[in-house]
Amino acid sequence: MSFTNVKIAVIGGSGLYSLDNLTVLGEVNPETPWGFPSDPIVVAETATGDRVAFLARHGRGHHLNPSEVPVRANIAALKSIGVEAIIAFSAVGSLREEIAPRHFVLPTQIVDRTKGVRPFTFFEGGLVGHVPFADPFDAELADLIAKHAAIACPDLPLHREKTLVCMEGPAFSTRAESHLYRSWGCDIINMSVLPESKLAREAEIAYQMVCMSTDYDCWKNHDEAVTVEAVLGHVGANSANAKKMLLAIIPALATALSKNELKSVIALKGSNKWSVMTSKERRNPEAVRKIEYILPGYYA
Ligand SMILES: CSC[C@H]1O[C@H](OP(=O)(O)O)[C@H](O)[C@@H]1O
Ligand SMILES: Nc1ncnc2[nH]cnc12
Repeated sequence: MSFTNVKIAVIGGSGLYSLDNLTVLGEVNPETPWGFPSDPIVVAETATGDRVAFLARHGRGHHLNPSEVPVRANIAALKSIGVEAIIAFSAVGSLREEIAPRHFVLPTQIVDRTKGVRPFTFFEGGLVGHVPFADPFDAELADLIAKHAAIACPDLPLHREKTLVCMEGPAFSTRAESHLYRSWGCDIINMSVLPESKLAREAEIAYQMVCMSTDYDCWKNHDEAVTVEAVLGHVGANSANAKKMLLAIIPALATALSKNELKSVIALKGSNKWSVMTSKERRNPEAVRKIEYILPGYYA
């Protein structure tokens, strides 16, 4: 089966492995120059006939740890079927009293505490490029998500303007690290916003992460620290809310995209044409061939 022009993608994280409240149209599993995605991409539609691509970040059955997720293949595969906007869900720890378990957060900033063990760019191997990343998330997409989440889930607390720190994992933080991140102004913590958000920017795809709080990490109580058991106690309720809000968000986003109402999405298109520093004669043909998959015609 093949799909094109599927403009919206949802990436599901811990506890969100399918959108079983939508009608499945089929699956695709494209082999990209960076390999296969974490899992076959499921294309589904809402009752309004709006299509969405769903990808389980850790694979169905959660067999990839956060450092093993083939993020370049994931983003490239989504781009290959026409995706223009990604709504990425993530289970996060809270570094703030007011962000309780089961609260949702739309972060605006990221602090990078990954350790360089994950491939993190499409621009390498003889094709050097630098893309702007001052604002890693898409503010217009965030506004649309917030508006329709509030309609679908009126009692769900949704925090905005927060900073997400991304750690390497897979072990959770030490108490010293948890306190350090709080002192840096970080509000929530996960292991997956990087390089996912950065690669989406390189591929010119609008990206917003929807964070779902599951725990207070290990800063809050002397004798308590996050465990998988604690996280699992909340992912069911969080996933139910995520699926519910998507029923409102997807049709609204599909309409906004078809009417070219999201200026940020339009601005992204073509934005990386001038991001490459490497002179034409020094560009590695193999690197150019690979990047043609996501940004065709830009650097050849
Ligand atoms: C199961 S707790 C740690 C794990 O959960 C989050 O995953 P995701 O972002 O895919 O929801 C976090 O980033 C860690 O990978
Ligand atoms: N405390 C935590 N640290 C990192 N990632 C998480 N995901 C959920 N809770 C987390």
